[in-house]
Amino acid sequence: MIQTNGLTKRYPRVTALDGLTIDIRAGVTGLVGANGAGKSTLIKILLGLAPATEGTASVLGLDSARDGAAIRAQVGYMPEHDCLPPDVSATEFVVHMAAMSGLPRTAARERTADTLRHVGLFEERYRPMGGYSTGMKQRVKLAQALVHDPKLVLLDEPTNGLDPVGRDEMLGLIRRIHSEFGISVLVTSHLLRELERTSDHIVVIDGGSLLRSQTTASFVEATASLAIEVTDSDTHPDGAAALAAALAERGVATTPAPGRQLRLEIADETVYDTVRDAVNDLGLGLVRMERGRHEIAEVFRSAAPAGVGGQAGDGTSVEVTR
Ligand SMILES: Nc1ncnc2c1ncn2[C@@H]1O[C@H](COP(=O)(O)OP(=O)(O)OP(=O)(O)O)[C@@H](O)[C@H]1O
Repeated sequence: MIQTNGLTKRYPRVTALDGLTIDIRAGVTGLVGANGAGKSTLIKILLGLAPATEGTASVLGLDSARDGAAIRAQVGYMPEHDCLPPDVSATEFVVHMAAMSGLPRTAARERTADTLRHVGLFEERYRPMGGYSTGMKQRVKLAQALVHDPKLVLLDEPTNGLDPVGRDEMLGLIRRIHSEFGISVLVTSHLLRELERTSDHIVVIDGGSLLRSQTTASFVEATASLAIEVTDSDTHPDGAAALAAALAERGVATTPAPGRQLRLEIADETVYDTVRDAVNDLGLGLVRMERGRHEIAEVFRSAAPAGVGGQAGDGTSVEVTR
C-alpha cells in the first residue's frame, strides 16, 4: 500500500522526517508518535501535497512526487485540524467533495447519504456544520474521506478532541472501514493503546525516524511485563526488596515500580512459577501478579542507544510526551 525509502523532509529549522524507510501492507496500520514526530508531514508527502527533501515515497504503486493527483483519486484523507466550512450542511459538503472526486451528481448524492449514515450522522446532516460538536465534525471529516470509495484512507489523529465514548465509537468505525468495506487504513495517534485496539500493524516513529514496525500482536507481546506486589513480614520488613534479591538469585532481573511493586520482563511463561516459588520460599503473601504493559515512553527508550534506561511506569498511561 505504502512504501518509503530514505524519506527526509527538512524545514529551515527542523528535520521533520529523517531517512524514513517503511513498507505498509493492506489492513489497518497504526502510525504512532509524539506530537511533532513527523506523522502529518509523512501523510502530506504521501499524498503529493508537499515535496520531500530526499528519498522516495509511493502509494498504491504510484510515485508521490509525480502522481499526486492520481494518488488522491484513489486515497481518502482525513486531516487533523478543523477544516469544515461552518455555514454549509454535512450533506452539501460531502456531496461537493464526492463531486470533486469525479462522481456524477446523482451518484454523489447517493454515496453521501450512505456514507453519512454509516458514520452515524442522521437528521443533523441537514444542519450547518458550524453548530456541530467535535464528534460530529470528526464524523463528517471521515465521511468525506470515504465517499469516493477509496482503496486506502489516511486518517490523521481521528480521535483528537473526542470524549471516551466518542473515541470508542470512532475506533469502532475505523475498524469497520476495513472489515466491512475492505478499505485499508493508515491511522495516526499519539496514543499507543488506541492504536493497539484498532490496528493489525503498528509503526512507531520519533523525531522523523522509524523506531519499530511490527504486527500489533508481537508488539504487545514484546512490550509485556509483569507487575508484582508482595506483603512485608517480620523476617522481611521490606518484602519487595527481599523478593527482588531472591529473583535476582534465580536469574530474573526486576525494577522497582510505583506503589512498592516490582516489574519484570515476561521472557517466557516459566517466570510465573519462578515468582510464585520465590514468594513462597520467603514466606511472603502475594498481593498482585499482573500482566501489564510498558508505557510507550519505555518503548521509545528501549529503542534508544544502550545506557538510556529508566524506571518502569504504572502500565496504565500510554500517552506520548516528549
Ligand atoms: N510547514 C512547516 N514549516 C516548518 N516546520 C514544520 C512545518 N510543518 C511541520 N513542521 C515541523 O516538523 C515537525 C513534524 O511536524 P508534524 O506536524 O509532521 O508532526 P506530527 O507527528 O504530525 O505532530 P502533530 O500531531 O503535533 O501534528 C515539527 O517539529 C513541526 O513543527
